[in-house]
Amino acid sequence: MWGGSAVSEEDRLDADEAKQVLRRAARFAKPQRKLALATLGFVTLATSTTIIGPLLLRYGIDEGIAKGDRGALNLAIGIYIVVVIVALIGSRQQYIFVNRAGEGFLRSLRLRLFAHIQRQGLAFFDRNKAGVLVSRMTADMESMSELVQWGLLQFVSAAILLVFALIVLLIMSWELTLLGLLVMPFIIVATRRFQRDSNEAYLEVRERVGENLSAIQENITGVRVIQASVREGEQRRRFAVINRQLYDAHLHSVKVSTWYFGAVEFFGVLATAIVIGAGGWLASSGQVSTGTVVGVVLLLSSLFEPVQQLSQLYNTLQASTASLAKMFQILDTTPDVDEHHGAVDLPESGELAVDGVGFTYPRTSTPVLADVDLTIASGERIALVGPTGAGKSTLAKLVARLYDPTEGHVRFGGVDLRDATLASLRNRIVVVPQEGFLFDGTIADNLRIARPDATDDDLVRALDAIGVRARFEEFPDGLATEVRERGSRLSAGERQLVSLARAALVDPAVLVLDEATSSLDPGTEALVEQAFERLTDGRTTIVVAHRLSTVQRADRIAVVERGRLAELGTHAELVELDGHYARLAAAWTASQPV
Ligand SMILES: Nc1ncnc2c1ncn2[C@@H]1O[C@H](COP(=O)(O)OP(=O)(O)OP(=O)(O)O)[C@@H](O)[C@H]1O
Repeated sequence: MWGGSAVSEEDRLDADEAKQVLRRAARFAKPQRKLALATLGFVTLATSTTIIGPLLLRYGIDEGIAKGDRGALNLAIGIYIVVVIVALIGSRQQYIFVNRAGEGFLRSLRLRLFAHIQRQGLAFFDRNKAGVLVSRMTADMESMSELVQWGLLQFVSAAILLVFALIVLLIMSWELTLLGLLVMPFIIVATRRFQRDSNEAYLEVRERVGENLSAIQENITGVRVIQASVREGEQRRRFAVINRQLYDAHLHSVKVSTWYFGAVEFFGVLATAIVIGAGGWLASSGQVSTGTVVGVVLLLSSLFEPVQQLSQLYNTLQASTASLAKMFQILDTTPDVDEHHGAVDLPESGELAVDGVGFTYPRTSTPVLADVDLTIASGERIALVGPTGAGKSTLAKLVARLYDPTEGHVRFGGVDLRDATLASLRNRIVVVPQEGFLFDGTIADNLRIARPDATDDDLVRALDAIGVRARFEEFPDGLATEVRERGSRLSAGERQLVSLARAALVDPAVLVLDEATSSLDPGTEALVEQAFERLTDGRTTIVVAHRLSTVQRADRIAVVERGRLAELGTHAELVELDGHYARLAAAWTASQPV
């Protein structure tokens, strides 16, 4: 049955592009060369029965049966048995070897892609959505997996069969061969049509499957809204429609294949009938032997089968080269935030200077920051405040070099962050995000994300440093407690404490914090505040502040308004100024619980 690979018009590569991609893939697969050669050897062995069988049959009939020579018959049978055994071994080994080679290739490709994606800066993730990247690593890999698991093998064995069967046929009887090949043009025309129709049919199936998947996902995640607004009936009706479309698409694809396979079978039988008819006539007049007619009939089917297989492979190959091209495209992206040759380590401490900084997000045209100048002394605490969307978080990201500014410079201790080694950069400047991401594993594993070589003592020291050790030791397994999926075992406050403890473990000179907006219970809130206080004590701190208490504790406050630094000074100075900050502080004070 048809394997079911397809490629859309926009993804399809032209011949030159496909050649380039395949050449690059061959270079990439160099380590698998020996395994590939061994596979070729086994494929040849495996196909040998198909070619040698009819020859032995001819010998057995003509020399053994027709002449009553038992010795010749036994010889033919004996050799046939040996050939079958050898082919059997070849057939088993070819699968093992092709999978070792192919899956080995995919494994190294996956590793390279994974490592490459991890090295990318945030701008890369703005350009490439997570879903697309995941599908590169899964669906595109899968389409190649199909090729390396059976596609290549079939391709090689079909090619070998086609060439050798044709040679042997012509040697046995060129007249009968040409007669048998009369149906070939029809098979080729049918095959080309099948290639086109099956590609379209499979694309349709894939699209409908995607539609069904997203409908199911949407209905499960949005089930509360659906139930609350009593939309179950309507949703069911909508689902019935797309489900019916999926059914139709599947049926259409089945019709396309049955039509084609039926046609090929018909032409095969027609060719056999022609050869038997003409062969019988030639044999009766003594121009060919009976054995030759039988041999030709048998070998002819080995000629049609490869054409059929190659037609299916054509789509698989096109889908795979399209997938490969997309993966190479990712491998060719140079990380935006990279370490250049001759990068230097950042000093242990120093002033943090934002100098004439402007920034525009990738794939957008409006700058979100312009002409920002801000110098932060070593150990100073700065609070960034301003309306939502003003650019505070963006500024914080630039200070930590999660992005490079499109204008101006950010320097630490006089060194432009672009000239710093990435290791020293990530040690000196640490970002504590609003919602720290927790990975599946224990609390200790999650702390070690910040410093994989940290000992148990280091972990305890870091927790002590911010005064939260007792909180984590209360857990049933202490630091060995599993956080479960995305930290669902921990409360929002505890997750924040993990983020702060990670930062404490690195012990950086500069902290960049995006203060969480979610409110916590008073006990945890106090603990988080205390941890925050201890962590930021003596360190240069830039905090995107959402609470008046945090702002009041800052040495200076920077007000960001529409991408510009509108005001800068102490709380008292800015209240005195009676500008944006004064209004903001008044609003905050008014909303505080009494
Ligand atoms: N990854 C991104 N790609 C494109 N635009 C972005 C991206 N992140 C933020 N922006 C845009 O940049 C502007 C500034 O966003 P930023 O998050 O810096 O604001 P903010 O002041 O921190 O706001 P908030 O207080 O709501 O977090 C906004 O208009 C936002 O839509």
